[in-house]
Amino acid sequence: MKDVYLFSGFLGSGKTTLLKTMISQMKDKGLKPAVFMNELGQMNMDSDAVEEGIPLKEILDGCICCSGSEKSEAQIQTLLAEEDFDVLLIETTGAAHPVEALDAIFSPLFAEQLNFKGIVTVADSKRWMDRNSLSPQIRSLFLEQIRHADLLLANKMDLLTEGQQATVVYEIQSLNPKAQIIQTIHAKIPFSALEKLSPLQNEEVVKAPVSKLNLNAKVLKFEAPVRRELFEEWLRALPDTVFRIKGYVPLEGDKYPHAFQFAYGMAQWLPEYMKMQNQIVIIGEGLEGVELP
Ligand SMILES: Nc1nc2c(ncn2[C@@H]2O[C@H](COP(=O)(O)OP(=O)(O)OP(=O)(O)O)[C@@H](O)[C@H]2O)c(=O)[nH]1
Repeated sequence: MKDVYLFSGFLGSGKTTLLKTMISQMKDKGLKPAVFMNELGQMNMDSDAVEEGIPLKEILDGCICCSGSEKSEAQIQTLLAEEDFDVLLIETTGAAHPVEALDAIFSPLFAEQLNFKGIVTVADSKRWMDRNSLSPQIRSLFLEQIRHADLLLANKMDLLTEGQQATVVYEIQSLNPKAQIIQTIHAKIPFSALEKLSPLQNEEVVKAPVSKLNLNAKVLKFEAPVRRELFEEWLRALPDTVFRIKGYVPLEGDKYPHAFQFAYGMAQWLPEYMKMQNQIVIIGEGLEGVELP
């Protein structure tokens, strides 16, 4: 039997960061991980986070959950048939309800092969503090991801004062008293915290209705390099219903586009990459009017 962990959490909360830490610790212990991830938007820069040699399957522009579960079953089946691994790490899109994503794992096809260990939710502590500014549907998803976790990471603690940290941990724990909660920076936890998980068997999963989400993903292509200040000005002016931006931005004066991330109002510039498409994916609500500068 292969252990399976499901990583959940809102857009930009730190799931891929957790994935990278877990992969490296597992390798140190001599375990072979495989990864299954999905993304909203037609490009997946997160797959770059998974080192070469690690079996990886992904579903782009879809959801492991609900309608996507047949496709997910097929991908997991291929992994099981073709790859040699001990542990399967599943990273769901930040727009997914974690319990819906369990459908594929609990398929009778895998009953003898997969040992589901639990849902690990990475909660963005800063966003938690501002949760009341989210639209009701998005807030409900954000809370559901926390409510259904078997292990909770109160992440991005570096962005909070000590007083805020204590409040956030108390409030998150009150929403889900059964899960262990760990305060983290860059989702750093020991792999043993995952290994300890053993969700109650046959526990009935009660899911609150998450009404239809209006989350969209939009790909914006750059025709020409932009001035960094102009791009950052554009970022500051975006509506706060833009939750996430990922992609490659060509900057004036630089030869190759820079990998770029934006989550919860914070931008992160990464090194230049050769041969990357000059485009970004932006994820949020009401993106109709959003165009590049
Ligand atoms: N300051 C701070 N930034 C963090 C922390 N953890 C992650 N980040 C940054 O937050 C951004 C999003 O992190 P990811 O790990 O890509 O988040 P994700 O949940 O995989 O994002 P999606 O796949 O888009 O849902 C990146 O720029 C990270 O470097 C943290 O503890 N503190």
